[in-house]
Amino acid sequence: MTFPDAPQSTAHAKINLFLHITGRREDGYHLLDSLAVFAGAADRITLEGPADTMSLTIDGPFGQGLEADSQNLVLRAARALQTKAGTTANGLTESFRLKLEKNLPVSSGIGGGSADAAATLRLLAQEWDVEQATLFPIAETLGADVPVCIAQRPARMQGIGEILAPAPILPDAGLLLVNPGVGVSTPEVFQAFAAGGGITERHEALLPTRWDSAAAMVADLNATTNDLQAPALSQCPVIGTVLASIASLPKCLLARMSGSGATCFGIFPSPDSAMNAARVLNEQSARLNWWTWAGGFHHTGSST
Ligand SMILES: C[C@](O)(CO)[C@H](O)COP(=O)(O)OP(=O)(O)OC[C@H]1O[C@@H](n2ccc(N)nc2=O)[C@H](O)[C@@H]1O
Ligand SMILES: Nc1ncnc2c1ncn2[C@@H]1O[C@H](COP(=O)(O)OP(=O)(O)OP(=O)(O)O)[C@@H](O)[C@H]1O
Repeated sequence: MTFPDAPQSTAHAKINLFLHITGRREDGYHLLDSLAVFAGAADRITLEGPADTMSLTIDGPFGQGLEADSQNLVLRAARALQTKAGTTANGLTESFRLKLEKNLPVSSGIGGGSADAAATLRLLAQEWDVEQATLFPIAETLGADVPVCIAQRPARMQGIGEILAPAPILPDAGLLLVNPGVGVSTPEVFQAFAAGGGITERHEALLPTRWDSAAAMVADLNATTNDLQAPALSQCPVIGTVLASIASLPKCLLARMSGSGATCFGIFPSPDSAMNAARVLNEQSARLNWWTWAGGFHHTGSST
């Protein structure tokens, strides 16, 4: 049986507008201070129909090379919630055929796997009538980026990513994402950071309650960095080429790497100017086969 109007959820790309590493826990995880926002670019998860056990198929431009096995974050999230929801009074935990449309590059610093896990939790929570608050403890067990992807709204991330606070209201800025087609391993970049001298002492970034323009946002972001950018560059030098290419585009206000890379983003005055810059970049770099996406933020306000 296939659902006539199959329930769907979009899993938006997470961008770290800045990422400061502030400490290290005893278990080796790094403490962060980061401003996470979401782009219009997204994967899509669909509940195609009921099944005897949870199963997954994958399609979309980045589907190849990603296994639909038990380690896929979609199935890990589904099983984790099924275990939890099965212990509630309702116990309505039937299994489903899930489909992942993979539009976001894998291992690319924009949290695609985390967004997929969070979208799966949201979809199944709706099916099984599970409260949103139940999802956070499960999200934390699936990955450091999964909690922020539950609401997929701008948030200040602290701790290892599980402490979420309101972010400034974002302007209607333009965003360009560029990935050079090289996967970067998050643990290896954190290791390279630690090996390269580690934490810089600095004042905590002070952010306003809102930014009224892309220029005002960039003025504040210029006082911040992505501490993982230099270690990622040492592992994946093409990131330097991507950053220089973005910075040279018309009207670009800021070029920076997201997360542990290799995806880099550009901030532009408006979504239209970002789309124009993408056209210029795609003409310049057509032979390089880079993935690009341009548009605006998914949500401009925090959920709290
Ligand atoms: C770089 C960021 O994307 C910024 O938002 C996240 O901190 C990474 O989030 P993630 O990919 O969901 O990370 P996880 O899958 O939980 O962790 C992958 C590996 O990265 C390292 N890791 C991750 C997060 C963190 N705060 N400190 C770390 O040192 C650890 O070695 C961990 O084993
Ligand atoms: N549904 C999924 N989508 C993407 N990656 C997945 C998925 N399930 C499992 N993975 C695995 O998770 C790892 C990280 O993939 P992901 O695309 O989330 O990386 P990322 O964008 O660098 O994440 P982050 O920004 O959170 O560090 C890869 O090794 C990948 O094989």
